[in-house]
Amino acid sequence: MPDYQSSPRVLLVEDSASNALVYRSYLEADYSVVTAGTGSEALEKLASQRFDLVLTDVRLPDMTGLDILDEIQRTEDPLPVVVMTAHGSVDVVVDSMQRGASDFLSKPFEKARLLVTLENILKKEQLKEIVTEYEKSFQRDAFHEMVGASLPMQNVYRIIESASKSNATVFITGESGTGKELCASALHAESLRRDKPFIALNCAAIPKDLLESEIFGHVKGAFTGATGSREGAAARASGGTLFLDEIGEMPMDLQSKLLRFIQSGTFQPVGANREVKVDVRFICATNRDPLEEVRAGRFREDLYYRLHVIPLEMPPLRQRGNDSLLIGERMLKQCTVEENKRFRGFSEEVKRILLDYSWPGNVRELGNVIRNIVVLNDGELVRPDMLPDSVRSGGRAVAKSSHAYAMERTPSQIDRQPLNGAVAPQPPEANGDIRPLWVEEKEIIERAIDRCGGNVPRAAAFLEISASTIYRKKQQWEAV
Ligand SMILES: Nc1ncnc2c1ncn2[C@@H]1O[C@H](COP(=O)(O)OP(=O)(O)OP(=O)(O)O)[C@@H](O)[C@H]1O
Repeated sequence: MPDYQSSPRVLLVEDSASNALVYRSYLEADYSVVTAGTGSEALEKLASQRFDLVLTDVRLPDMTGLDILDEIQRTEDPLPVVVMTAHGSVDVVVDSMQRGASDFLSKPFEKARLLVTLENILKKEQLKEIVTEYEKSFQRDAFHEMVGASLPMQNVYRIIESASKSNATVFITGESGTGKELCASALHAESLRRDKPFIALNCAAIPKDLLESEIFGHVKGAFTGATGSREGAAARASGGTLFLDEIGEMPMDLQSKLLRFIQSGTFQPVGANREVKVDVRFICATNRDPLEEVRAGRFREDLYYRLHVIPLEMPPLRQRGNDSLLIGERMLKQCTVEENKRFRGFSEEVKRILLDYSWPGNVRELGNVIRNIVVLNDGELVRPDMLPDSVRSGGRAVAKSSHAYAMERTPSQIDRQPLNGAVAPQPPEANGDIRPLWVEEKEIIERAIDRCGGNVPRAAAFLEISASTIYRKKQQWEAV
């Protein structure tokens, strides 16, 4: 933790002696200032003395201030760096911020501006240290299958523990890929129902006209193709927990039936004339704003208030501090074993990139990126060139492929298809050049597998989808 009981130590890197004198005079009352006139002198001092902050000019006789910044960023615990740029050099400012500078100062600047800049940065550093120390004191870097030691995740663990013993409905919100399903499963595992079934149903993965039968089951002859009766998720969850994922996708008429079920504990399988009573605990999740859905008339208000008893919000990965690294390390270890590779960790630069990236697809995206790295590379350390462009450039490039990593779903979401196989694709009908999408897709996937010598995970990595997606699609093609 920075010790600011004595004056914070600043390394001032400036080759113009007169400028150095002026800046030193600005700082001297509050800081202990050491000056360096060249880049190599600065690096020597950084190696032999302790500093709290570096203030560097861009143009130096032997290197640039950005080279010094890069050197500092490669260390395990990088110092904050403020870059002094010539007035109007926007490119340098952008470049230095992208490389990890804490702030910049456009020359000429006044004493007050310099002091405020440094004070803000050091305050932020102190806060960061306090949070890290505080997080360490929790000693909880994982909870059930969820990995994470950050403060927002401690809060999630605490709510799960308090809510798990009750039968009250938990309403989980959060962006896609934040771990809502893992959270629901942890709630079940902590509850007194843990020895009974946990049934998860993804309302978005099931065609709307089949959803009712998936939830409530059906009797023989209830609709065309219902050749036998079948239990739905509600009956299978009896005594346990029913997790309705993507509840916002449920059609309005089914929402009223669900409401009745929640109120009475009874439901009618499709085509049946008798009621079935079960004891289930409900957990539901959505990645939409539920109140907005209510306002837009897409979600019943009475159902919302029935379900919204204990709200639990899964924080986006970008708000979880060091968790992206913690989760990434865990995933790297796991994938390395699964793929029979040698990886032992991330290089310092990769660590920084993983921490800085905004992870629009959250933990799912992180998992896809790690799998991709491990499948396509080998070595002991993950280096920056092994990262997908979108992540390496901090999400500023290759939006399309970033989207692919972000949105590709893992087996737990995609495998929950209706069990009766009713969604298997139908054979194509000739129509000039236009062919059904799935036929085109089949050809692309088969070609990729072929070119990877039959190695499905490798083909999946090139296609930027998960291997399980390929296996699921193959099953569907075989059902045709
Ligand atoms: N904290 C975590 N630690 C480790 N793995 C996690 C964590 N959170 C999520 N994951 C993994 O990330 C992937 C996505 O998680 P999950 O399916 O629970 O997200 P979700 O919020 O339900 O997504 P969606 O809204 O798209 O349904 C899964 O593979 C899950 O195992």
